Amino acid sequence: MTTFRFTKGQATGNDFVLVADPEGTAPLSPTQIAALCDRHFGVGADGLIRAVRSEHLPEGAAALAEDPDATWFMDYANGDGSVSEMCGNGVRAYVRFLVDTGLATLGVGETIAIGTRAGVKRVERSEDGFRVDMGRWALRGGEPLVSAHGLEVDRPGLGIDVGNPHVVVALSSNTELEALDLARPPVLDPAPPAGANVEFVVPAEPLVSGGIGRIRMRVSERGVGETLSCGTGAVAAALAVRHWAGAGAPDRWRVGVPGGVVEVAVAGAPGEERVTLAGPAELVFDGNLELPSPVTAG
Ligand SMILES: N[C@@H](CCC[C@H](N)C(=O)O)C(=O)O
Repeated sequence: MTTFRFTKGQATGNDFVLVADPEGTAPLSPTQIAALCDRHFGVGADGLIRAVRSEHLPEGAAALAEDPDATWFMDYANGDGSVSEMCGNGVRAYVRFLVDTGLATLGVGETIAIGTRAGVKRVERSEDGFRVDMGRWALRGGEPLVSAHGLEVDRPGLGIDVGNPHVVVALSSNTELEALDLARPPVLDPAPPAGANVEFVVPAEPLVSGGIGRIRMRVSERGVGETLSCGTGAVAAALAVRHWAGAGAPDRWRVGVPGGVVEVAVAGAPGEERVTLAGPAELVFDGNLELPSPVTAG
């Protein structure tokens, strides 16, 4: 048996198992990650985050080359054990974990650089949460057709890469959003080679209030299924609606998800715009769990 010390964290209801492995000596296999994230036989979570010093991971070397301040790396895996490049809610929970466990210090208004497989992300601590500089994004052409249970007619989706892949689908009403059955994952045609997270989005009424755009979304995450929130998904959804709205669309967006609200903001000169994600993140509990098989490289 192998005993794991873990912490459970959440960010707008997107929940994570967090494990400290500063020296990078305890990699987890996909099977072990899936066991830890299992909601019946394990801790239960949408994803697992291993806190490793960048110097101890091959991907960490790239992060340090990009920014020598990125001494901590977020080794992120989905609940099924598959690896993802980036997690917008997870990186906030990760910084909360580093700070609350004393692995890093970060005062309100200060910024920490975190290595991820989607590059280095700078995370600023605010009074009530964290703001992540998600960097640049890319619209993907092709508009895959999306079918989902509860959706009467297949819809075209807009592919957006925000470090990880997303497809955003516009729905016409809250009724349509609520009728979705995401217990089974949506099907994309053509299917992106590496899969995608799929966001279904509706405008709030009115769409813009006080200069801030407002949307609601539900998400089916790659490697997980429906979750209460997805930070990168909220960024992709806001960017998609901003794209569809055209010139004059707001740069600030409030994105309502089943687990709360996150804020997305675009700033910078045309052609050099960057996007940020802000929202809360909390630790919930910690404990020990014994897994039957020894740790093996995943
Ligand atoms: N929940 C995350 C995204 C996690 C990774 C995603 N499922 C993927 O496979 O890309 C977020 O908050 O961004």
